[in-house]
Amino acid sequence: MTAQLINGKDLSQQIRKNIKEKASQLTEKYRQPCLAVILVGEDPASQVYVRNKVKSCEDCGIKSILQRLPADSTEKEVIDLINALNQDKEVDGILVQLPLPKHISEQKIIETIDVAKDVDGFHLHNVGALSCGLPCLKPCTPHGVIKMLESANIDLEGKLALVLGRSNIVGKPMAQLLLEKNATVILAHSKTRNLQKLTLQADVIIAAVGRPLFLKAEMVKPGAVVIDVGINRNSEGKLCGDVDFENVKETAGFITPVPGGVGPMTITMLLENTLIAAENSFQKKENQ
Ligand SMILES: Nc1nc2c(c(=O)[nH]1)N[C@@H](CN(C=O)c1ccc(C(=O)N[C@@H](CCC(=O)O)C(=O)O)cc1)CN2
Repeated sequence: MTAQLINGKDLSQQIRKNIKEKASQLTEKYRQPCLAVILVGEDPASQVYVRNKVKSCEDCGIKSILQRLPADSTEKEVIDLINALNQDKEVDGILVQLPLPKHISEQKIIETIDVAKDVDGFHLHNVGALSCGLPCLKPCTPHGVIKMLESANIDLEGKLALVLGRSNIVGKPMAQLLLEKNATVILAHSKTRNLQKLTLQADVIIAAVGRPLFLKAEMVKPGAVVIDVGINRNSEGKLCGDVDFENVKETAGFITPVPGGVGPMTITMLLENTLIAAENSFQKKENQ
């Protein structure tokens, strides 16, 4: 049996049609929604992602402002820039591309962003709201994964979902969103014992470990749903995920590819969050 493919690129295109429509309505009624993107340094992968974000904004009728800072910028310089964007009434969303150079505290930077403009959903306030099931800006990658599962009509209620990886930007919020869908969640990580025994029980596996081809076919229950969040380069420099796609696709029921899976959905959810932030700000002004 070969797994059914959940194509993030196609789904993104469908969702972006609605985003474009909504952006145009907001532009007509108020002004063009606007996302500010801060890129510190010259990390090659980050440059690609930021370029894609700016281009995606343009395609959907969202204004974007790209602020590039040199790699040796001080933490204070980044904070000052964020504070200026926080004050700017024409800016709805702010994101700082991660990772940052080592001498800058990511946590400090994220906490400087106005919660209402935190379109990455990384601010402590948004993290706390998510964990309490309150309205918030949801982190883009895990939110994109949920949309992909929904698009394939995968009902999560009562299912055993295993998240591989406990990062703050993917693993932990992913577990939270799966819980919200009434899945039974295992959050596995590098210290988890007998991992294969656990993965073999899982109905849904979300691989977010950052290790090329980590999830092998013998770790997957026949018919399971396998979502690959990994973005790695193999020894030939070719893009690959955390899942051994060629072999796992013969065991899994559903699978996502890399590229063309979760990656494009991350950017689509960022566009969606920018519209939500813009709408919230327009509403707030109307209610004043
Ligand atoms: N501030 C943030 N920083 C980072 C985030 C984030 O959500 N917010 N996530 C990742 C990188 N990322 C977005 O920034 C991201 C990664 C990959 C893709 C993507 O579309 N990948 C394509 C392949 C692109 C390529 O050729 O390299 C795919 O999978 O099809 C989008 C966004 C870390 N930093």
